[in-house]
Amino acid sequence: MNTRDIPPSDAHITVSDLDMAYGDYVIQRDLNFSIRRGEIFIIMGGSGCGKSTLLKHLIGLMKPARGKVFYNALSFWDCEQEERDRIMRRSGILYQSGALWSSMTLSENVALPLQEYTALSASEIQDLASFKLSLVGLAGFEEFYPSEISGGMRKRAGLARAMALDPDILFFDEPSAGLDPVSAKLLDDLILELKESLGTTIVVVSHELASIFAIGDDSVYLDAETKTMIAQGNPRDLLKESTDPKVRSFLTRGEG
Ligand SMILES: Nc1ncnc2c1ncn2[C@@H]1O[C@H](COP(=O)(O)OP(=O)(O)OP(=O)(O)O)[C@@H](O)[C@H]1O
Repeated sequence: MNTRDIPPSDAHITVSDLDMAYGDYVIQRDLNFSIRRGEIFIIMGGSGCGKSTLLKHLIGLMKPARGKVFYNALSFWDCEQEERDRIMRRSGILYQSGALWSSMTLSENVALPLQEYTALSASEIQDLASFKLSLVGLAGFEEFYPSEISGGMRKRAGLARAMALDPDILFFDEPSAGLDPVSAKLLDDLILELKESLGTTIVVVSHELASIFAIGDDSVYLDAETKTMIAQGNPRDLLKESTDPKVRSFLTRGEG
């Protein structure tokens, strides 16, 4: 494994010699990869391999047992707390459930981070919340409560909230979980649109193959057994070229 002291210049996030552990229990070792600016990067692998744990490391919620996570050229855990907060404010996160406040309208949900982190006026915030909702196809739903809309719409509203502060990086934890195939496809289309129109770097944890092939520019495959990454690259290329039986089995649902 190579040790990267200086991240490559087109890298937005670089993971260098990363070991992840809960106490003494090591989940993954020797992770080395870069996520390029403006690409959709997929974290994939079987159940329990450590995908969510890796996400927690990328969003600054967990400290590496060993190794570093760089944002641009900044090593996250070597920064002062203030700088870490600044880096994390440039990230938006969409959790599986959409994680909306049920007692607030969609507009109020999207407005919340704007109220917390900006000095904008109430009417500016309201306009911006409406604009963000329109970006995810929810114009006209500002006054609806989460319980009044479908699961797919809730995810999109969660996305509008994650985008409230114009993040450089968007993280998605299993975006298609619990969605029917048509809603899942609509969400994939939306993710692709955001990449094209806003140039946002997008990191997705997923084991939905249709989605992985539809949106992934690059990926890493974590293996639970050997506790390290055993493949990296464009998922469609991996499907064509990987000779690793575990990677092939995952990408072909056990048929390749
Ligand atoms: N808070 C925790 N404390 C201790 N062990 C944990 C904790 N969270 C997860 N683990 C363990 O870490 C390993 C990886 O879990 P993780 O949730 O990251 O995997 P995953 O690939 O996201 O799984 P899935 O696809 O099933 O959601 C599992 O063995 C899990 O039991």
